[in-house]
Amino acid sequence: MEKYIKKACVLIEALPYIRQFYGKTFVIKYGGSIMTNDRLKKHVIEDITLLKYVGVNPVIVHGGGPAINETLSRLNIESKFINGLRVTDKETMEIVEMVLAAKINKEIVALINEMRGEAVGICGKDGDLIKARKLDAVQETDLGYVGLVEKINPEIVNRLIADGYIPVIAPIGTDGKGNSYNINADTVAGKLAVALGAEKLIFLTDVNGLRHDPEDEDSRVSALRISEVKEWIASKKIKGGMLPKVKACMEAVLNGVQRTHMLNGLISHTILLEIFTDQGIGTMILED
Ligand SMILES: Nc1ncnc2c1ncn2[C@@H]1O[C@H](COP(=O)(O)OP(=O)(O)O)[C@@H](O)[C@H]1O
Ligand SMILES: CC(=O)N[C@@H](CCC(=O)OP(=O)(O)O)C(=O)O
Repeated sequence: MEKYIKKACVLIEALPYIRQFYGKTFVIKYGGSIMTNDRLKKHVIEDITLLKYVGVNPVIVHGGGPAINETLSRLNIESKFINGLRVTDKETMEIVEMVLAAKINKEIVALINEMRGEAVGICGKDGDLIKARKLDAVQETDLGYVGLVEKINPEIVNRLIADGYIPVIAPIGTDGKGNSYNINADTVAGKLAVALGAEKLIFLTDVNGLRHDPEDEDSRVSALRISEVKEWIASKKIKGGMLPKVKACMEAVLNGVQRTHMLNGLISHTILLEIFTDQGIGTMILED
């Protein structure tokens, strides 16, 4: 009997959160680093589908860096990153687009639809969602077809939400002149969260949050203010793939997104634990 009461208590614990977030939009960045096995993928998709069925509007922006690396390596093309951004020549761009927009995007859509979540997969070219231009050189290196987001036109996403779909977005932009641009998925998630007026921006990644020492699991902080994030970047405590995430979080909180979370997507049901229980996990970036 006790076992059943405990289960009921867990559901009741979620009630204030369900009430608070009903009708709100959450942008969830699904990182390539946690697309490692079918069980984990299923748990992420279950959480997102459940969010939708309790009245939240989840919007997924996905990455897929490791899958792109794998395909490039099969073709004997080396993967090179500067400040967490992939150097993307014309040939690499074609592969990036193929892997992100055709393969990973449709895999996620299919998984959600298997759970009756009703997803539609698009990339930034669809509905003119992401207008981009070539990013300037970084550390004196030309990154090729890496895009800078000029404008997000969220109309298509708003329409999909209004029609009851979960939008699943691949981070490819266009300059409207026939060129595609590879944009870091974290950056797209941050900008989209602002454009949609999202309540939350959630990063699912492969670490338990921001750490004083990237190698030390026990050095996670539960919250960090913007001024501290800047200090951490300057002192190189935040590096590589974490850089675009914290930058996206800072931009989001400064532009109306209520909360930003970095969660360990390698923990099953991490989204539900963060959103619907009293124990906060991961790291939040807060205004000063
Ligand atoms: N201060 C930090 N705290 C935690 N992780 C960090 C930090 N600085 C750099 N990282 C690195 O950032 C990585 C996450 O970024 P990334 O590999 O791009 O993941 P994703 O594919 O989820 O976007 C972590 O695995 C970790 O190695
Ligand atoms: C410009 C740039 O670096 N684009 C990324 C896009 C995918 C991505 O962001 O994937 P993760 O979130 O899994 O890292 C790339 O080519 O890897």
